[in-house]
Amino acid sequence: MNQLIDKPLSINDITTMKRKGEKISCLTAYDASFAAVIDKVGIDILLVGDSLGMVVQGYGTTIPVTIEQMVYHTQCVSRVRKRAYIIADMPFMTYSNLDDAARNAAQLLQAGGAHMVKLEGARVDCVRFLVEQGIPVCGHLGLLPQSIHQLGAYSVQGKEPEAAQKLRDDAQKLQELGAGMLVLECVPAALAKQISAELTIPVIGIGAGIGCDGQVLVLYDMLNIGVNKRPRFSKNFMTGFKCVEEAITAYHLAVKSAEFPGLEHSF
Ligand SMILES: Nc1nc(=O)c2c([nH]1)NC[C@@H]1CN(c3ccc(C(=O)N[C@@H](CCC(=O)O)C(=O)O)cc3)CN21
Ligand SMILES: CC(C)C(=O)C(=O)O
Ligand SMILES: [Mg+2]
Repeated sequence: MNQLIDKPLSINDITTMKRKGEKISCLTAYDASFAAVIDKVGIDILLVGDSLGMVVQGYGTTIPVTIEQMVYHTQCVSRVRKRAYIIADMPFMTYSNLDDAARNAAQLLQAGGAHMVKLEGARVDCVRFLVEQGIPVCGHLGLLPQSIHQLGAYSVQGKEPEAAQKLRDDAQKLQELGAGMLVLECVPAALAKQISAELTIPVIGIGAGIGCDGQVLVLYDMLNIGVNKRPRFSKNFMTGFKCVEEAITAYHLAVKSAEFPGLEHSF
């Protein structure tokens, strides 16, 4: 692992990890200092998540986050990254039509330095269009935080058989349209495992159990410094460690060895 640490990872490297059964590690990052530590430890993917609206800006949802802010934070991260693959979230209402989606995704790649953009929901036309333009896209299904005021609560999704089937169909559709990766958030572990097995693209889970190809957590949750209560599926990795780098290393190793997430972090 260590001798490769400075070689930049491509989407092919990440997909190869899935094919070979090597778990993929991912953490959110919003600034240069944390990004440098995460990158140094060997985490595979840096996600510049719109969760920054909650953990950095102090809002109760991700909805207020703007594209300018996402570009700024993505720049902070991409300037120092040496190895990890960088995914940046498209914020709320920045992909509600095809022109906006293309322009805003281009901002994240060109000005921000991201390698891939992530957008929430089965946005079929949007994903197809972005992929046609040569923009790498990560899907995001299950709990969609940008739809919190429709959902009513940050709760587990896909529990009913119909909802589970729709998630499987949507995941398949996103892969067919050319999405290069998929995030599954807060879905039953058995369903996430099934979807991960059905797809060839890497599936990264958060609150989605051990059966996914990789795991992502919000950095501040695993460092136990969130302003909001840590979600049940997350884990305090500072326990037993004196510094951030050790805690992030512990997370990285726990993901790679499939020790995390345990049943107590799954639905
Ligand atoms: N700090 C932070 N961590 C996250 O994981 C996260 C964010 N922010 N912001 C964007 C979304 C929102 N997410 C969340 C936020 C809260 C819960 C949560 O509190 N869940 C409760 C159960 C709630 C219910 O069932 O009604 C839990 O106890 O885990 C889950 C996912 C995941 N993402
Ligand atoms: C929780 C992850 C998947 C995310 O979208 C974010 O950090 O914004
Ligand atoms: Mg997000």
